Amino acid sequence: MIKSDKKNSETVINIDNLNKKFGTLEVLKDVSLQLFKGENLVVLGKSGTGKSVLIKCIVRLLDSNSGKINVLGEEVNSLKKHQIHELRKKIGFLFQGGALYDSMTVRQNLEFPLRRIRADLSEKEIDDKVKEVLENVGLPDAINKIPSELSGGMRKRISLARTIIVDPSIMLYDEPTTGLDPITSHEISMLINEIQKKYKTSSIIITHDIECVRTVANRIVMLKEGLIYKEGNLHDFENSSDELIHSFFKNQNSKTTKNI
Ligand SMILES: Nc1ncnc2c1ncn2[C@@H]1O[C@H](COP(=O)(O)OP(=O)(O)OP(=O)(O)O)[C@@H](O)[C@H]1O
Repeated sequence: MIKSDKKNSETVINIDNLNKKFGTLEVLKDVSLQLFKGENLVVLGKSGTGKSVLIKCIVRLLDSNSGKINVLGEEVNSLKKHQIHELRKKIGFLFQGGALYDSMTVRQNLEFPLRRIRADLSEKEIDDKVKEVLENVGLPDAINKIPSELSGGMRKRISLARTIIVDPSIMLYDEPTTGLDPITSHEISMLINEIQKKYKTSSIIITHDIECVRTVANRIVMLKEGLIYKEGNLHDFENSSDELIHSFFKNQNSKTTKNI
């Protein structure tokens, strides 16, 4: 895991006073936060506190009501549709339901985004890239399989391979280990760190899985009712006497705090 050094780091995402409402429901209230180049930032918080809405606003899958979101130097809220499309090419999402195409082989699933985004590549370069990412997620032999022949953990790895194949500089992970057993969850967390190192990604990881937090977090932000409640490193959170934070971290062996 790479240590983040905030003072000397440049930001790749800069959010200023972000507000997001649905009708009268205020989901995000004046949220300001930064993602520094090369770091893994974990976003924690109880269910329904606005974590997914936050990352959807970052990529303009949702429009915010007010505030500024700067991603890789671009003011997201003032971009035109085609500019957002260009920006999204630099951002990899691993969303909860990030399903693979069932009727396609792993190779075809991986080639699909690459052909769409990198029309300049030759067939040989595409083939090399598919093999490289499969190697990097530890599944070189899965190339000709179809998703139904793979386990949940393997499918997650292939989803991750499909995301990194286009070399994103920012990764957004929404609950990457949900639904996986503890061993597979740990493997996915380790993979997040390997991707951070190999692809030099800067990542936001939303998770309820405290083991995942312990493995990947360079820095943690906790949201509560749409506000930033606490920001710090793993040590700050593990040693906090705050009741809410303590309730997330108290049970060393519990895999998930989803229902607290
Ligand atoms: N498109 C939408 N339309 C209306 N309300 C929405 C929409 N998306 C999210 N919400 C509401 O915004 C609030 C925050 O949702 P969000 O998905 O960000 O929570 P979360 O913190 O990611 O929760 P979880 O940990 O359970 O995934 C919830 O009350 C949710 O119902």
